[in-house]
Parts: sequence; structure tokens; C-alpha cells
Amino acid sequence: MTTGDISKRKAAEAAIAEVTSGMLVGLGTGSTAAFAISGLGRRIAEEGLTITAAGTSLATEAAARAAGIPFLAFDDLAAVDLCIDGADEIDPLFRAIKGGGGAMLREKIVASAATRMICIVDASKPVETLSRALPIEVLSFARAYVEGAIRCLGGDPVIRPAPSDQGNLLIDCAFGPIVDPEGLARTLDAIPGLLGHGLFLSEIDALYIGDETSVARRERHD
Ligand SMILES: O=C(CO)[C@H](O)[C@H](O)COP(=O)(O)O
Repeated sequence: MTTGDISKRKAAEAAIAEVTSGMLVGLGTGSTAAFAISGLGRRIAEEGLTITAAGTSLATEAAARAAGIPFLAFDDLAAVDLCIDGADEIDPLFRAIKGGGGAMLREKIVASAATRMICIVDASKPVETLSRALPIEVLSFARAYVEGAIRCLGGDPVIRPAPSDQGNLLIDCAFGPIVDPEGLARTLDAIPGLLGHGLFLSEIDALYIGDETSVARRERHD
């Protein structure tokens, strides 16, 4: 296991300690969330933990089912007790870029439905200013229009070769340092045909940062 994997696993293992029987747990997508899924499967087998899960991608659903975690159909999801998910970058105000795995649309729905969201990352993810390319999900019919709108905003759109779980286009948009994430999110939310983006600005309540030997836990204090 790489150093990064050890760090991700430490963050995930610390976060799943917050899960208690009876919860509906939103499970994220990606390599860090995968450690949370396997850890919850282990707790179900060893401790008799009883939970139901909702997933943020088809890959997560398959992994959860393989781990023995009872799963709710996505379109039956209305409210989630606790969401546990990774991030690609997160700033000191708990504003994050997600969607490296292309799952940010479902991730945003699950996070928004959650009473509490925990973000689990390794030490490479915290940044002062969000700046990595921002993933967006786009209706194929609106591709040229949305690409043009992104360029007008100073972004450089690059289409991914594979579509989203919903069959839509995934486009990474490099904006450079994002100094006003709230303003950019408002602008993106208003573009017709743009179905979702990876800016998570208010959803995250707690952050677990793992490294090789320890985990730092921080709570959001608004
Ligand atoms: O947003 C995501 C997937 O859409 C992931 O949480 C994000 O890409 C982090 O992935 P990893 O845990 O593999 O570093």
C-alpha cells in the first residue's frame, strides 16, 4: 500500500467511527471513499452494525454490495443521516472541488440530502486556494453552448473520453486559482444544459485529514 493509500485509509477509518446502527449512510466515490466502504463492511460483519447505504456512483454501489452493505435504490433517496466522501481539493473554509471520479452530480445530491457530511482526505488535498480543473456534467445537446460559456468565464474546457454514470458529458474546466468560488458556482448554476459542477461550498461539516501515522479532525464553525 502506498503512503497516500495509508493516509486515505486512516482518514476513512476514523470517519466511519461516526456511523451508528440505524443510520442511512451516503457513500462517496473514489479511492478514499472505497476505504470507508470496506471498513463499514467489516463493521457489519464483525460488530453487527445495521445500516443502509445510498451511493454516489455505480462503482460505489457495486463496491458496497460486494462489502455486504444493504443498499437503497438511488431514486428512492430523500434524506441521508451521514455522508462520507472524499475531495480533490479543500480550502480552509471547507470549500471543496470534487468530481475527479466524475461523480459530482450524484455526490452533490447525496451531500445536500445529508444531515451531516464528513470529508475524508489525505494530506495532499488541503489547499489555500481552489485551483485544480473543475469538473462539470453537461447535457450532450448543450456541449458547444456550455463550452463557449466556460471560455467566456476564462475557463479552458477539456472533454473527458468517458461519459458520466448518467450518460452525460464530463468536462474539466481549468480556471486557474478560483478566488471567488461562490460567484463562480452561482454563474455555473445559471448556465442551461450544465447539469452539475464540482464546487462544494456549504455541504461539508467536518474534515478528517489522514497521514501515515495520524488523523486530524476539524469541525466547520460558521
Ligand atoms: O469527487 C470524487 C469523485 O467524483 C472523489 O471524492 C475525489 O475525486 C477524490 O478521490 P480520491 O479519494 O480517489 O482521491
